[in-house]
Amino acid sequence: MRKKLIAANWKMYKTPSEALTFVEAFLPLVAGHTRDEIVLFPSITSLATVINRVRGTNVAAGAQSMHWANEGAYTGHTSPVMLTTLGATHVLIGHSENRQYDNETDERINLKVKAAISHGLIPLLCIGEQLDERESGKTEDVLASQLAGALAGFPKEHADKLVIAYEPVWAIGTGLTATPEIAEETHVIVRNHMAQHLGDVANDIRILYGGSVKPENSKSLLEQPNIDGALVGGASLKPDSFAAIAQY
Ligand SMILES: O=C(CO)COP(=O)(O)O
Repeated sequence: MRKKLIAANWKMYKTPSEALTFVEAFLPLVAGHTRDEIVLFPSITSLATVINRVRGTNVAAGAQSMHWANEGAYTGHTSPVMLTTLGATHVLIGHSENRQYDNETDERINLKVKAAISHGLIPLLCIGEQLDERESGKTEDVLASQLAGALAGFPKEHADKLVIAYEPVWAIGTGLTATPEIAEETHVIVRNHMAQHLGDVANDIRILYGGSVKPENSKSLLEQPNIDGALVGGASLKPDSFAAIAQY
């Protein structure tokens, strides 16, 4: 049985004090909620504040990105060691906004996913097709290629720790959500490709859906057998809205 993971990607929103205000309001709303795993992904400047406040609760915190090296001359980057030292447990890797704006390539994503695993961080590997790719019937090819690139040389014995976030780019921040049927169908495709790379353990890997998830649609999405959680952007910025999503 895969425990669902409900994650908040705050992107480039919230100062440390705004993040703290969120957490203070959010924790009582989800107190005792252990059915699902709940993880917050604040910006790097708020990460320590959030980690210190959620320590010992049913909510975890992770980083929105990281470098693969332990340390080095990489101005502006954060290493896996820095994240684990802070107490981060999860990390987003390969978000479509990083692929689009930050020159994130499959090779770099591959290094980061493997670095996360070797440092005991749970990677949420983000994949997803563009609108023109879906409309021209290329969705499966795109996802297969992103998975193959990201998972080359991935250590199979750690496959159960991997999390995939399927985020169709056309549904991110647009208000357009994949219907539960389209999302479920695509998650099955993703799981089949995971099985080709990693074998039967693919059945234990959680595949989250992301793209305009809101309180109004979270239940219908999360009821699908192969949708194992949600990665939420805009609707995760308010405590009551994100709590409602987690309590679908
Ligand atoms: O990119 C996303 C989460 O990583 C989804 O963003 P929205 O929920 O704002 O569409």
